Amino acid sequence: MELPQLFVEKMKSFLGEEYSDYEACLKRPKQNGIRVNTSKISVEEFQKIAPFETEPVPWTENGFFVGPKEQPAKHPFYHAGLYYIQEPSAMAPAAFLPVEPGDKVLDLCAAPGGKSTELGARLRGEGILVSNDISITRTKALLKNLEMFGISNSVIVSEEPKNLVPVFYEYFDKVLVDAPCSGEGMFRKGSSEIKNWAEYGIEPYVKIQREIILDAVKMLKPGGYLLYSTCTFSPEEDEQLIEYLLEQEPGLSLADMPDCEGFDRGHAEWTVSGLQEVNKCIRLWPHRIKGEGHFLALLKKDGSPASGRKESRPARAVISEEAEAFLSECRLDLDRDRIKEHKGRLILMPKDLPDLGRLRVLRHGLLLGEMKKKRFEPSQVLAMALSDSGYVRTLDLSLSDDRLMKYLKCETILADEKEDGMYLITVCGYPLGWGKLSKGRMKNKYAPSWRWM
Ligand SMILES: C[S@@+](CC[C@H](N)C(=O)[O-])C[C@H]1O[C@@H](n2cnc3c(N)ncnc32)[C@H](O)[C@@H]1O
Repeated sequence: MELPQLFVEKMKSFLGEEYSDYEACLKRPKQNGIRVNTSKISVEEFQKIAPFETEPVPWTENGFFVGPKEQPAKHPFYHAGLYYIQEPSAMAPAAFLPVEPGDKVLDLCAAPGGKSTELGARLRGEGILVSNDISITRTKALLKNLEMFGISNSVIVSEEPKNLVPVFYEYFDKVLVDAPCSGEGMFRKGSSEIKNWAEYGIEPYVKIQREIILDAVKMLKPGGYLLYSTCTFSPEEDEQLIEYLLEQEPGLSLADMPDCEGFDRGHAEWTVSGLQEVNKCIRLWPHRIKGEGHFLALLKKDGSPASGRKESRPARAVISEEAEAFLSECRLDLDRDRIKEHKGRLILMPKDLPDLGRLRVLRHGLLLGEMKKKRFEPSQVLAMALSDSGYVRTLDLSLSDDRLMKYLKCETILADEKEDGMYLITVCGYPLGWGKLSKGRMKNKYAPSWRWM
């Protein structure tokens, strides 16, 4: 792996004697990690059933390092949404944005969802998570990850940030901008990141970052918090970007973030004006911690929030008898006034959502299911959003039950439960999807696109 000469010179000037440690660390294998979905399972419970050795990530309570030989994506608990596979330093941004249940949260550059899944889990089903990404292809992966995590109050959008501003002006309590960047923290991953850097450098990213962050500030409530992060080391995209932002937006100030062994702070000497305040930012370097590296800045907007705005309520959906009969069997708090019907699909909209107008929306909330030939078919995502006791009939499969793999491979399974009808299929008590039992044969309703390969 040959690093661009210009990059090497810059890093030597920043790191001085530490440069050799940095260079040496790039030759070591990358560190894998998982982050527990605390909206489904507590960290203590997960540790009791964890299928592999785990070691805590020091900067987040629910993050764990896993060994290089483990394959966390190849376990039924991954399919039950119990954890997300994430590079450990990428766990820091969502951990340091102080999200609380009930908040309105925006993740502006969200795909494929590493941070959105954590922000959503911390909302505990209360409030709203709007996850946006400009790339429609990447947004599809974001959708799947949020669905697998069982996040019921998320709205998924694919837009340029400037198009979101009129709809969400000063709407959000918390905003995350995990910005597109030159990716210097990804160099251990391989040559395409290095090639990209050599071809484009950092300038195009600085321009995009400036535009994105100014739009993000417009959507932040007075009194709200914004976390800006990158996975790059160049001061132009990190400290100097924050310096630019504070010049443009005097109503913002940097807020404190907790310290942790191995963390570096933002460097005032790398700003244009010698801005001391940037020492509240955090720098994670791959040779000082077990991770690829990140930059984080937490900012607070002055003032106190104005009183609430008007919620756009959908016209009350006409719910068919079949759908009503099914929903009455779910142990879910369903506000009928928030159920919207669109082409036979029933969607539970989050509370206090404004009218989204002409935005390109992939999901407005929780898809409950759809009418098919006079039958109501519950959605895969509804299963993921329920708890183990969330439906009247459940078939629980243990890890050693042969039917578990068959179910995840979308095959029919046998079951000797007495009552025919729809079943919530669970693994060790954690929902995986639906099945329909008739005379001992469970017709598989697991989403074909999620099939175990
Ligand atoms: C660092 S990645 C985000 C990773 C994501 N936060 C996660 O943790 O999984 C940056 C994202 O910004 C998106 N992006 C690029 N330009 C954008 C723009 N102008 N507005 C919004 N998103 C943009 C890219 O498609 C990319 O998915």
